[in-house]
Amino acid sequence: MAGQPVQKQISYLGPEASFTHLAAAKAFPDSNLLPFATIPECIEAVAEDRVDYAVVPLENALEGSVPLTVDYLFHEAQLYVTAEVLSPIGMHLMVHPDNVEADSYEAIYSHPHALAQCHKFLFYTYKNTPIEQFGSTSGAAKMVSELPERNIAAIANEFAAKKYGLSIVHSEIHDFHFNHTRFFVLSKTNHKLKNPGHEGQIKTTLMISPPNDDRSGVLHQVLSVFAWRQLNLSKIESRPLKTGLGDYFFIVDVLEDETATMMRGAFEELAALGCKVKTLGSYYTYRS
Ligand SMILES: O=C(O)C(=O)Cc1ccccc1
Repeated sequence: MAGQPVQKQISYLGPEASFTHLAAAKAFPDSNLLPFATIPECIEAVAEDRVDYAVVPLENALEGSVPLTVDYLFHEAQLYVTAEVLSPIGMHLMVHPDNVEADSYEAIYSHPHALAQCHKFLFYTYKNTPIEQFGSTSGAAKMVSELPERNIAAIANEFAAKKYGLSIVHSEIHDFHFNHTRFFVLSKTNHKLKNPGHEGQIKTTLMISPPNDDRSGVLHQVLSVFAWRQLNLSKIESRPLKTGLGDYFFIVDVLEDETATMMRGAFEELAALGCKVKTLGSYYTYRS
């Protein structure tokens, strides 16, 4: 219809009421949010132009990176980060209302990161209960709501409990108080999402493969490229290149715009060192 703004389509790791759904709603309050069952499916949806943006979990403060997201972005996809969303994460154990009186469960289901964030709680409170991995926290909650006869439990957020009609039997069960997750908003084009509410600090994510001549001190040289230009790093992490044991690439977050003069100099020096650099672009942070 003439004059009507076209609604953006956003893929996210679903089903509804996942932590990723909450992050996607923060970045895109007025868009059409479409749930996908797995991280690769979310990413492929944007890579194949079926949606405008994909929102996927990247890293958790307690558990570290979500390897599927990092590896997919390095090995499989040519996408850009247009924003990151930082969200506080609260985990709750929930069951079907028919089973609130039960004091043991057939099994407890959740996303591997959620299970790991509640490791101590599960160890001390449900030592003999099988712990089962599921594709997402809300997917586990949905399954628990559909199978009351199985007396199973899920770990998910309070919106999932509400959405799927479950009763929370233990709240705030994550092992450490400061539990935040970082989500990436991905696009096929390199640009910055400038919706209202972002923070001022710009960040650039780079994936750096060092030269494979195995010379000593190469990581030191890579870091000095940033150090002497006073380019502040907020993260460095290694992931296997998958070409052989001991072969790694480095994910580096730099607190600068990739178009800044110092960054252009850094790219040139990294190339001169024989490094391959894949930039995921520069972006702002949103908090939910
Ligand atoms: O499973 C979910 O709800 C997700 O969105 C992935 C996730 C899992 C655990 C913490 C943060 C995000």
